Amino acid sequence: MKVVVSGGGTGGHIYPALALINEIKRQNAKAEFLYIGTENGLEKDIVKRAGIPFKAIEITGFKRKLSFENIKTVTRFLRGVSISKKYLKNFKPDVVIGTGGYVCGPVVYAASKLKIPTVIHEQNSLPGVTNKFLSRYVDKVAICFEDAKKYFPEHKVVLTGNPRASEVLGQDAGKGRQSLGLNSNRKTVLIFGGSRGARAINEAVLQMMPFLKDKPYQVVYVTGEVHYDKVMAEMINVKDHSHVIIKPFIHNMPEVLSAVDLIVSRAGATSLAEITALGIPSILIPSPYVTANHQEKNARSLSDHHAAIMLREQGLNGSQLLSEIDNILLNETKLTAMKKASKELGIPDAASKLYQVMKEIAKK
Ligand SMILES: CC(=O)N[C@H]1[C@@H](OP(=O)(O)OP(=O)(O)OC[C@H]2O[C@@H](n3ccc(=O)[nH]c3=O)[C@H](O)[C@@H]2O)O[C@H](CO)[C@@H](O)[C@@H]1O
Repeated sequence: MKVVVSGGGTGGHIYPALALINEIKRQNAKAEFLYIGTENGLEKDIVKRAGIPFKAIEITGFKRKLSFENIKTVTRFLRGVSISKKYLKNFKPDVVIGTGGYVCGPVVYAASKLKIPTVIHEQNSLPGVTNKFLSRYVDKVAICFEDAKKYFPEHKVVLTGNPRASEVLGQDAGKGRQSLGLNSNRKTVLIFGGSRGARAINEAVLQMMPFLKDKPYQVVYVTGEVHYDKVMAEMINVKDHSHVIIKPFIHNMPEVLSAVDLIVSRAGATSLAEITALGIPSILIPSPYVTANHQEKNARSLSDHHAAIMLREQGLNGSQLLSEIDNILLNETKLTAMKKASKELGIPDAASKLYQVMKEIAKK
């Protein structure tokens, strides 16, 4: 089977695509892949690291207001469609899948015009603009939350879950600990702000830094690539931060997730799929800067079931965050209950479900 995958911008769209590729490779050693992304999204680096053939197109998203930028966007879209058609005619895929982000627009649209079977994967309970647009043209729409169903043509929708949920299972926690130098006798909290980092979370962590030294647990703190230098510059003012492991980005997240007891993070849908598959308790701080506040909806799908605590970015501070971490990590009963609640929400076999959908449409 020959598969074209497109998805980009942020990790939440890229990692599900790569997890799906890994599942297809596991089931079908002869499968061939081409990933179409952009030069400026995170996908360029992440996909190349994964060793998947990569081609780029140029694309931007629509602005909400009528503007000259939108005219440029339409022109880029049409150019993107024509370049995608060229890539597709060359590679001759049996099926094309889009996993979200602007880049999928021209790629999946071009595929549908060339009568190649197409599917889109929507990670969120509230769909993005590109997937809503594409749902008119594709053969199938794979979703992760029942709530997303109502936004798409009903007969196309299949609930598969997020392939990244499958990928984080069965990983070697020991390797995860080793890669970060973690002590296996101590509980661990992992703090990160989605795939790009989050300033509000970084500020709160900086405030609590001096108090972490005396805690009976260990902390892994991921700043986000773009924030790393600034955070490290501010660390100069913190007397001793040697007890906290600070990284700009973690490239072996599945192994690391297997080794942690609590997550503090944004509420991106792919992260949530991972942590519920593993049954990890979490403190979620939804980004208020996303379309229709969809991360709050994502977070509620966990906090309503007592699998997570939701905090708002507005008013977030170090002492509040630290006391919430203590409340969970230092209370064994609470930790166990949250673990169980989190695990119940996971869809662990998502990757093979999604591959099944692709095989069915490719056959027709
Ligand atoms: C600002 C924005 O638009 N965010 C969206 C984006 O978030 P974002 O890209 O932050 O997505 P998620 O939090 O869902 O996923 C992040 C992914 O990156 C991985 N990771 C993260 C940090 C790190 O150091 N290493 C690493 O590998 C995580 O394990 C996960 O696989 O896509 C999500 C899924 O469509 C949406 O729900 C989010 O609202």
